[in-house]
Amino acid sequence: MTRAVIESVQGITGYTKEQYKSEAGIVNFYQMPDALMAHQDRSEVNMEAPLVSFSLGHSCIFVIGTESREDRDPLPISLVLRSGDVIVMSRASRKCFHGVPRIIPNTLPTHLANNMGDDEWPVFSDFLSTARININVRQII
Ligand SMILES: O=C(O)CCC(=O)C(=O)O
Ligand SMILES: [Fe+2]
Repeated sequence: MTRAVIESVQGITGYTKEQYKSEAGIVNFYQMPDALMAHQDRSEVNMEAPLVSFSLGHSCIFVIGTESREDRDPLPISLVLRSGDVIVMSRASRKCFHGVPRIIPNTLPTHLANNMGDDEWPVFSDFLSTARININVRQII
């Protein structure tokens, strides 16, 4: 999946699917009141490789600025990330401060809210009824 994403944006990132190594993944489970403060992802040795981020469940507000927390020009921009959206942070945006100030209530897609016929689905839909899940994949080295 991540390699397919990398392939589709190769012209923008300059990274081929052969070069990209999905070496680590972070899964963030958000509940409705949760927020993720502004931060840079800089634990990776390789800060040039793109970061691929998948959204599931409720939508959120995603804010991204520049490489400096203090910058006011340009101001940070806000995006709505919906279930199924994928963002790729590469080149300059790879090092930009970003955060998730809000999960947006009542934005769970109906196909995730409805029972899929699986005995265990009520457990998932109960969890998702107030949740957003983000999976972000990184190359470390
Ligand atoms: O939840 C998101 O969309 C962003 C997560 C994030 O920035 C991170 O885990 O570093
Ligand atoms: Fe991040």
